[in-house]
Amino acid sequence: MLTRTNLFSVRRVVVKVGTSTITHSTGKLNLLRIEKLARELSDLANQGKQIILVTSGAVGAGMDRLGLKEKPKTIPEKQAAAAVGQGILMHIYEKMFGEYGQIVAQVLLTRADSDNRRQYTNSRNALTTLLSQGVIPIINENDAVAVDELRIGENDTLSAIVAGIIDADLLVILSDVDGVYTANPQTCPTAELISEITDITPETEALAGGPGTARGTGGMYTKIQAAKIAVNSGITMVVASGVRDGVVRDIIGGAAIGTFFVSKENRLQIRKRWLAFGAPVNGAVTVDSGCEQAILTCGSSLLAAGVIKVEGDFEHGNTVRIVNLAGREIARGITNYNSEDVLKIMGTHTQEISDILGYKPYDEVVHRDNMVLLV
Ligand SMILES: Nc1ncnc2c1ncn2[C@@H]1O[C@H](COP(=O)(O)OP(=O)(O)O)[C@@H](O)[C@H]1O
Ligand SMILES: N[C@@H](CCC(=O)OP(=O)(O)O)C(=O)O
Repeated sequence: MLTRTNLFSVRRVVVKVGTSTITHSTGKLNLLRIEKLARELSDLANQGKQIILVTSGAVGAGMDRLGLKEKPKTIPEKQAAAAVGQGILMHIYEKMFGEYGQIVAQVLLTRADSDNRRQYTNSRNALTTLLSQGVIPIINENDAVAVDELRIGENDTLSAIVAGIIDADLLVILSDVDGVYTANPQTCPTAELISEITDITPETEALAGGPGTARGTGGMYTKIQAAKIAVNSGITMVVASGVRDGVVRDIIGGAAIGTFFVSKENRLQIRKRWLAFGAPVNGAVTVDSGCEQAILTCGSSLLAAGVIKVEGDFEHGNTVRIVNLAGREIARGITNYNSEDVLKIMGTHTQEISDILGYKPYDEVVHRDNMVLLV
């Protein structure tokens, strides 16, 4: 299992950098910081590490070039700014990485690239081929075309999905803050840095606030959501300051900087990882405590008898959250019944299903093989 002191052994590392790190407060690109990042990542690649950079900043760079003083409000304006800015961003990266002899490639993803299992596999193949050729893929969301259901909306989650797609060992999220604090340090000066998080509880999620500047998008909240995806996929994650020179090198070297999220030991197989974090979620079922125990400790499937509440409108084959009485999501899985049917059969025994529905294609609402535990 990875700890701070054996991070030197990591091979595949995803680094995410936020707009607040690569731009000045004027909104213009922070060229010195981008240059240092390119130098550091190129050097890690020279050491034999496989590096993937997930970068924000397209909207910011586009706003600057178009002379926009305020963040675009409408989606088409955001798309236009991103389309202008993505080229600028890539041009700078290409130039800076090129200085150090490093080849880079632009990869723009949308939600569909992880929602759809075939596209998930295609993205994986493309990225792993680039890595095997010594190229650093530079990834952003395809903001110019991604609207509504096609959008992930922010790059913290995107970076965790990418880390899952390519089976990374480590995800480093660089921001304008030293890590996760006990409260937003911008509004709470007594807040303290949390060095390590072993379990992401609802309390941990409650610590995290929104973005620190008008340039940032998700704030700490989306970084914690990303950590949930990463650690449950068996990937270690660190949130640290992108302002610090050599930050990624130092983290890999074992320095106690930033907030270290301990990963769950069991690495999810690729199919289960897609199921848990790639597939869209269409609803939720709440289970009683007996059912929760059976799922978490006995390796049981989800049976109708344990379901006490159904939320959302889902079809057979959709992915649903399995939630405990405290409202915590304990698992995710593919449902064998649609929401209407689950409403009718919840709380009943398996033998009663055919009497109630007139048919019983499956004994389980969610079979264990199609379920991923999240706690
Ligand atoms: N508990 C917390 N710990 C640290 N930062 C927090 C917390 N809650 C909210 N934040 C805010 O999150 C900001 C970082 O997120 P964001 O502005 O989206 O930056 P980025 O562009 O790097 O994604 C910090 O500057 C801080 O103001
Ligand atoms: N895809 C967007 C970035 C969205 C985003 O998550 O921004 P940030 O909070 O700065 O990491 C862009 O390139 O502007």
